[in-house]
Amino acid sequence: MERQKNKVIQIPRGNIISEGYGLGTLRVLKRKKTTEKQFINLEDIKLAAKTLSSELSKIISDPSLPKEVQEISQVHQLLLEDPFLWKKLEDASADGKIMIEDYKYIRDEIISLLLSTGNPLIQQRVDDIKDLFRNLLLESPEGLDNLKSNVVYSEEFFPSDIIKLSTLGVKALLSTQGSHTTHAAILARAFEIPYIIRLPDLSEYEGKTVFVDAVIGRIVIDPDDANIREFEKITKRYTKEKEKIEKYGRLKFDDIKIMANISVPQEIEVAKRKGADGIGLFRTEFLFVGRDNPPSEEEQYLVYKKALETFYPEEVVIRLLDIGGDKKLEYLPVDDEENPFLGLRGIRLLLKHKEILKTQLRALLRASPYGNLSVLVPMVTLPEDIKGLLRIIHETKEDLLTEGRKIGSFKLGIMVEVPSIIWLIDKINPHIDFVSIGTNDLTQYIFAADRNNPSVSKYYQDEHEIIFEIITTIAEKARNFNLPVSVCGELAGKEDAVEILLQFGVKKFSVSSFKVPFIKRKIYEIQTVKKGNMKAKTSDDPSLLS
Ligand SMILES: C=C(OP(=O)(O)O)C(=O)O
Repeated sequence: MERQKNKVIQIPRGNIISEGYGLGTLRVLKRKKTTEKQFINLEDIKLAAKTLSSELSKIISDPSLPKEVQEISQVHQLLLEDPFLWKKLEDASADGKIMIEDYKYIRDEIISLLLSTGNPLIQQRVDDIKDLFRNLLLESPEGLDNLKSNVVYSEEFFPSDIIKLSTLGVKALLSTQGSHTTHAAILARAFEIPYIIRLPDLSEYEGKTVFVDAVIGRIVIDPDDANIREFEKITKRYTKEKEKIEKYGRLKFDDIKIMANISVPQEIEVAKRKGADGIGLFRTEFLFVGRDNPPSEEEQYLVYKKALETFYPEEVVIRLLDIGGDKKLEYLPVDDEENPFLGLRGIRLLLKHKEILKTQLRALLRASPYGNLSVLVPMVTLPEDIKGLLRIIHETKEDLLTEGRKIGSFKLGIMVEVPSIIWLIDKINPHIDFVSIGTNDLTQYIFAADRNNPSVSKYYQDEHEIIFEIITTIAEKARNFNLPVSVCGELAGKEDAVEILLQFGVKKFSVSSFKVPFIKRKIYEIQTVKKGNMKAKTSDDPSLLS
């Protein structure tokens, strides 16, 4: 029987954390509310820790789970076994009971202590610590059966929630809080559960049917029957298409590389799984944000080494810290600027804060023997920027060699994002080995339109013909100097743009990890058409993809 035509409820769009579609009943994640109690028994906390620890051990030793899940569970187990935590809890207890207030105080104290340890895995993981304390308070989600195969809303998701929800076949996740770089976000992507954040409180819609479109970031509450049939069709088409497309990640082309843009260490594995031919842009600023002090040389070294080893012999392009503009660091204050995007950004800032630059260079040079390293310099505007950097690289090398450290070889390249470079490339050429065109910033500087300001978005046109013209000019100049060129802005992830860029001689593209198979499919199709083999153009050609 046809349901009545409903009035579809419109909700403002949110931010996509993990792509996909989901249709189901909206359920709100409920948590046990022990915080309303005044005390908690130390014995109960110990029991919760024991149960949690054995759950984590099972996860860590389960080879069928994504690697990211095991890594994050290991962090949780380390935190759980920390004697400091248990001493604090023992000290705070009287007659085996701890006041909730004291318990929260200890949590906050540990959070600030961990933030000052200098260990990036811990510093960036305040959500893990909150998660752990929540679990020890027995505030873990309840009524999980109710969530099975449904769409789940929570004000905020924690990593352990995602691990639990992944076993329930949930259709999608919706939340008000969250960000792209939390462990919860990484896990949602690893489990491929569609996830949208920055939505209003959806509790009032509990029990209603909801369609989640985490491809454009919208949700539709209470769709009518015709809508549902349409959504089911879209979802089926998407799933079928995705299954076929994933196989394209395995393709390797003789002369074209589809590399990945990554921001956090956990994305190294995701990029590898999606078939990236190396890392084309490692945005290292995400190692520096959301903490009280910069990551140490050792921490950075371990992350860079992991990226290089994972992709060896493929190239890994690591961009020097690109802070300034819209990305700020509390511990690196910059005087108030009227136009931060035209101010102290990227290499301009690094040359003023040599201690930060030197630490990053030391970490990179020490990691260089472990793979095929390329170092990318952001916001280069004048040849002097590169000359200044080269002096510091030279000093850093000397220091490391004097200390008896091993250094491998590496390439040095610049981001083409400030327009002056279009005309200065011949002057910079003697000092560099490659260029990477960052179309996101290049577009904002060419059109004088802030990439984050919706009121000028009509001027921000990264597919405008003049952007292609500039790329052609750069590609031609670079070819004359034998400088390899890649494109690493959002434009590189647009299939039609890639087709045009290939004609201009661009052979290297760096795109979000999930786009790697899509772009490889596009190139495969272009190449098969070129060869005149129209039959092989079909996307499920098994001969090429086996
Ligand atoms: C890739 C780019 O850099 P980001 O988006 O990190 O500023 C770009 O500007 O195109």
